Amino acid sequence: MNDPLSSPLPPPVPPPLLTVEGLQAWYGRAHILDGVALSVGRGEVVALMGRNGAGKTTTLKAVMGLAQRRAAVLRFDGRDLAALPAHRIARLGIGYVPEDRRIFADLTVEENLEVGRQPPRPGAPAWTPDKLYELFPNLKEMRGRRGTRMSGGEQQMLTLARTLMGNPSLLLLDEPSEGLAPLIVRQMAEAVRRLKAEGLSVLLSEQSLSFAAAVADRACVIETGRLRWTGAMADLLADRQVRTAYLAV
Ligand SMILES: Nc1ncnc2c1ncn2[C@@H]1O[C@H](COP(=O)(O)OP(=O)(O)OP(=O)(O)O)[C@@H](O)[C@H]1O
Repeated sequence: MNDPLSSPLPPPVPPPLLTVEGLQAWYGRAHILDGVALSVGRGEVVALMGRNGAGKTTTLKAVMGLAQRRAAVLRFDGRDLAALPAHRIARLGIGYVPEDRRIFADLTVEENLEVGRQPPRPGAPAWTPDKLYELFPNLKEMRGRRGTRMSGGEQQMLTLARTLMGNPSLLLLDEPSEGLAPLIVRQMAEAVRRLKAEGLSVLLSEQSLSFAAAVADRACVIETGRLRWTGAMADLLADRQVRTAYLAV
């Protein structure tokens, strides 16, 4: 006879690492985001997509505490981010890689990495320069080179590598493929896939559907600061209507 009490319970669904609901953001009096909602699960890569000016960068900045914002829910790893300044949010384990490459141009690759070094964090992959050089072989070849003598793509990789030296558990990556040569774009996509394989969670803003398709599990599509669509990356690729309406393809 079947005993209902002995039948196995389904495994509990872990809460997402990052949950954002009802996000509003402003620059001065300009109201930019109106009700953006998204989540990033542990080990998941989520692409925040939309055309120029849709509000992708502002969403990442708002999560990071770098834009004036208010949200119904803004939780990371069980912590409420609403009242925290950016440096406290970074310490909790969110790494932010802005669009404009922010390396220290007068320092070498190696020195730039040391600047980003933080103690290992439980539940997040621990990075060393050697491990990062495996991820970005180009950087290894130029470890003694100063930032002034690096291409835009190399600087982008160094910015990402330096952020990883802080051992984040969630990475906010702003338009990682923008302005990069096709070969570097492929290397960047491979790096994001490796980060996922290491267990890192990633929220990236992206205009390129092919880059997002190569790396992301799910996508959120925004337009004029509002969430228009969310779902599996494969479903976005199959949905021509959404792509035509909100993306530049
Ligand atoms: N510092 C600022 N002050 C005022 N308005 C701003 C500021 N930065 C961005 N905006 C405006 O906010 C809106 C959203 O910009 P945001 O940079 O978030 O878009 P995006 O989707 O990241 O676009 P892009 O792909 O061009 O970077 C745009 O209308 C932009 O003009």
